Formats: sequence, C-alpha cells, structure tokens
Amino acid sequence: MLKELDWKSRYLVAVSGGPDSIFLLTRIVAHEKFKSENFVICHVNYNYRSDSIKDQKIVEQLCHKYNLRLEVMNLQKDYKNLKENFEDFARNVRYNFFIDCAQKFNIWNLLVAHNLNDVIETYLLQKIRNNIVETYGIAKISHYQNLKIIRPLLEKTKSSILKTLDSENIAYAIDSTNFDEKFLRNKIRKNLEESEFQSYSREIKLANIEMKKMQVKRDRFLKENQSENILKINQLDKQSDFSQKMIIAKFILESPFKDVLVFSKKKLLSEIQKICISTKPFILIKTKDNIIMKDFNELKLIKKTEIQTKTNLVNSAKELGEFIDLGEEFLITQINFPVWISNDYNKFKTNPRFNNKTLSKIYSGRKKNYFDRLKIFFILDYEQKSILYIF
Ligand SMILES: Nc1ncnc2c1ncn2[C@@H]1O[C@H](COP(=O)(O)OP(=O)(O)OP(=O)(O)O)[C@@H](O)[C@H]1O
Repeated sequence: MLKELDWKSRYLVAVSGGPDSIFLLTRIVAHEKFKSENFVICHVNYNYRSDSIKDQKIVEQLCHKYNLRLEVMNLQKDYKNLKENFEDFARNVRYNFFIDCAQKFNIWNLLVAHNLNDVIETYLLQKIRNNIVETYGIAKISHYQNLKIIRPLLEKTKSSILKTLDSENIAYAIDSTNFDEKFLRNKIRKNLEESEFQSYSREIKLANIEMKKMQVKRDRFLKENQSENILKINQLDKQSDFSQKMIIAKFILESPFKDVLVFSKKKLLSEIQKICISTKPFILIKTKDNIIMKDFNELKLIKKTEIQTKTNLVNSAKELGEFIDLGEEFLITQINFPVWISNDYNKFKTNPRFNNKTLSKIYSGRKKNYFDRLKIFFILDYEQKSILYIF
C-alpha cells in the first residue's frame, strides 16, 4: 500500500484527524522502515466546527506517541462573512499552509489520504458538472506549485479503513459536516454503494483513456494554432463542444493570464467559447486586469494596461508630443490648437468622419485588426466635428 514511498526521503503528511488520514499515519508509523525524523505532520484547525479542537487533540496525541514533528495552523476567522464556499476556502488555506511547511522544512513531498470512495465521488461530480479535467477521478500524483502531492490510499475503500481502525481501536475524528446534505458531494456519498465500485473503477479507466485521446487532439490543435497569447480560432468550430472548452482552458491556463480562470472557471470558459464561435468579428470580455478579445480569427489575451484608451484636449505641439511621435513637423504647423487627441476607436468609429469616411471604413480598408485599431491615435478638431489626422 505504501509502495510509492521512498523511505529514505522526507515527507509532509496532511492529517485532519479524520479516519483516512489517521489510517495513513498509523500505517506509516507501523512500517518497518519508518523513521520519525523523515516525517512532518501538518494539521489545520479551521475552528469552523465547535468541536474541531477534538480533531487537533487526536492528531497531537498520535504525534506525541510516535515522536513526530507536528505543525498546526490554528485559524481564527469569523465565518459569517465568508464569501466563497467553505470547502474552497479551506482547501486554499490548507494548501498555502502546506507550502509554508514545505519551505520551512525544505520538504517538497506531501502525502494526503484520499481513498477510493473519494475517487468515485469526484468522478461522479465531474460527470454531473461536465467538468473540464486533466484526469477523471483523482490522480495518484499531482502538483501544487513546487509541491508534489502523493495519494497512497486511492485503492482503499472507506469501509476497509474504518474496519481496520475499529479493530485496532484507533481513535479518529468524525467530521459532522460530512453528513450535511447541502453539499452535492455528500448527497452522492450517501447514495453510493461500495459493491458498485468495481464497475465505476472500470468506467473511470475507460473515461481516462478517452480523455488521453482528446488531450492529444487538443495539444495538436494548440501546437498548430497557438503563438504565445494568441490563439487562431477559425478551425475551432470544427471541434466538439467539449474539445473547444478543453482547448480554450489549456490555452489560458498555460499563459501568463492563468489567474483569469482561477475563479468562476466554468462560467468564463463558456463565455469565451461563445465569443469564439460567434459570427461577430470583434468582442471583448473584460476581467479585473485583463481583456479577452475575439479579433477576427484570433483569440487574444491582453493586459488592460496594454490598450488603455484616452481622449485628451491638447493645447500645444509639446502636449501632443506626449501621445504621439511628432516627427511629422509639417502637420504641426497646420493644426489650430486646441484639438482633441484620441485612440478611442469605439467612441469615434462612425462619427465624426475623416475626409467623409468613417474610421471603421478606413481601418477596414487598411485591414487593421481590432487590437491595432485601439492603438492608433487620431486628432479631432475642438468641436469634434471632424477627424483631422490619423497617425
Ligand atoms: N484540516 C486538515 N488538516 C490537514 N490535512 C487535511 C485537513 N483536511 C484535509 N486534509 C488532507 O486532505 C485529505 C483529503 O481531504 P478531505 O476533506 O477529503 O478529507 P477528510 O474528509 O478530512 O477525511 P480524512 O481526514 O479522513 O482524510 C485528507 O485525507 C487529509 O490528508
């Protein structure tokens, strides 16, 4: 069961005090090659439940018994004001704490105690939610920043864990929120029978084989159509709905803009997919710091600071020089200041006109894409009745 462990290496072990992680810890200490100095136990007490100190005590007692180093994060928080879902909040806090521990002890392997029931519940949730995932179920090994996360109990059923703990008289905590029906996972858990696990395991295996094939296709598409922060999307509509989402998700998650998808991932992915296959040539989605732009046949990820539009009144050639390169002196002598300088294409695209033509028509003629249109400065007369010059 612990065959993936290298007993000469050092490990952090995430122990909540619940049955799975207590089981994991007791199997580690019972191993013939166990040395206490190779393990650091990490526990987070969220103080979310009134009885959470009991969980902490159970972990403390075990660590004391086996002479194990224990790091506890005791979180004091007013949960009334919590905006996100508690599970997401807790996971975030927990993994940041694990990173702190990894840095403190310079141990970059973490053992967590997910079991086979967790794998199957996760798979069923992924299916219900039609999630875009790298692996269906739970991966045996994954990474969080530089931390390698190893899950040695993925083949163990919950009932076999409980049976062993009970027969060996080992104390563990019972998380009362696990019985809370308001979480979909807990609903799934309640209706699951372990007798169905074999067939679910087969289903997950097949789903992962299919997923691998789709990932190969996705990666080929990205190789042919991606260059840095730009994705060519003219062939995207030939892909299935799910493949389109997989392509867009990887394009964003592997770019410097990956934080865009961290929150509200699903909603944003659908929105981006919609603009990609829309017949409109230009569409923008603005997030806090970034812009996701459909620009003809391309999807672009842009920092807001890259395309700030402005419209300013300027009184002199010197002031004008702050916006544009004034190499063209002949022009300056013809300008009656004050005038407006702008790059706000959206505001002025149809009115006023330059030599009787709209900006939109002129830029189309110059075959300018949308991104470039937002970078071109033009001068308007004081009354904004005509465009005098386009740079
Ligand atoms: N508060 C915590 N402190 C330390 N590790 C935790 C904590 N909560 C969860 N973990 C780790 O993450 C794993 C998965 O978390 P999950 O919430 O599914 O577990 P759990 O319901 O607390 O069950 P158990 O403690 O029995 O593993 C745990 O097995 C444990 O290794």
